[in-house]
Amino acid sequence: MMAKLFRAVIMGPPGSGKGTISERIAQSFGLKHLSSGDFLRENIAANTEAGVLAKTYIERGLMVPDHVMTRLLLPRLEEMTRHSWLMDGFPCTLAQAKALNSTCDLDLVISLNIPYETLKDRLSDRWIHPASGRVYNMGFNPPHVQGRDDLSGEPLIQHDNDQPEALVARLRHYKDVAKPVIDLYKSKGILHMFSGTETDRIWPYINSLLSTKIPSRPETDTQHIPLP
Ligand SMILES: Nc1ncnc2c1ncn2[C@H]1C[C@H](O)[C@@H](COP(=O)(O)OP(=O)(O)OP(=O)(O)O)O1
Ligand SMILES: Nc1nc2c(ncn2[C@@H]2O[C@H](COP(=O)(O)OP(=O)(O)O)[C@@H](O)[C@H]2O)c(=O)[nH]1
Repeated sequence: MMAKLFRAVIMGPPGSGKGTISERIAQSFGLKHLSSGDFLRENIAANTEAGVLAKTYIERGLMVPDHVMTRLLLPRLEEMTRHSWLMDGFPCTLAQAKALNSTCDLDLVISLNIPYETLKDRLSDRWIHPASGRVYNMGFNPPHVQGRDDLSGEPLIQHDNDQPEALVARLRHYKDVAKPVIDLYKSKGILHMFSGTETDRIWPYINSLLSTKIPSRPETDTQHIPLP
């Protein structure tokens, strides 16, 4: 008999560690890590209709409109009938959350609550490999070769909107749009909030929560595990 699929969402302000923690969850529990930013980059690279449209917003540092996001992501999630997944970066508005709700029942929502000073420090030191979305931090997880992506060797870049001047507005925006989404998931009883300044200290709590819900992957089987 097929094991029940597990579907989770991770939320948090820019720099809260969604991408970093999602990778750890994917590695430890075999969930597929889905990222709205990666979906958008793939669509932009493939010149799809939604990708072309999304690019006009992203280039201006704007959020992509809800109807574009849902048109892009929901069909992909509906296709994932054999994989457990963790979604990072979607939903980020109430309209997106309601649309997701009509497509699937989430098992769990992780919300990261990280102080502003910490976000500011992390993001001003965040380096990104634009083609893949891989993320580095010069103190926390530096690349093997300074300024170069570990896998491709291509140059890393910094985003202007990761700098402190842009961050205040981004955080304010996050708080405004995320609050009703958090309230919705709280009312459904699936929200789990984690607070702190270091990913390595938050991770054991997330790990133990997930261990009560999904079996860990065996140590030896880290490559191509057939997902439940
Ligand atoms: N759910 C969404 N709704 C609307 N726009 C989105 C959504 N997810 C991503 N975007 C847009 C806005 C982002 O500037 C762009 C790239 O997303 P992403 O790779 O998550 O980077 P980011 O740097 O803005 O997020 P973060 O700092 O939280 O990691 O795509
Ligand atoms: N110093 C430090 N940096 C961290 C920590 N956790 C994540 N980072 C870095 O902070 C930045 C933001 O993390 P990321 O996972 O991209 O967050 P996201 O924007 O929520 O997806 C990246 O450069 C990470 O490498 C931490 O505990 N300490």
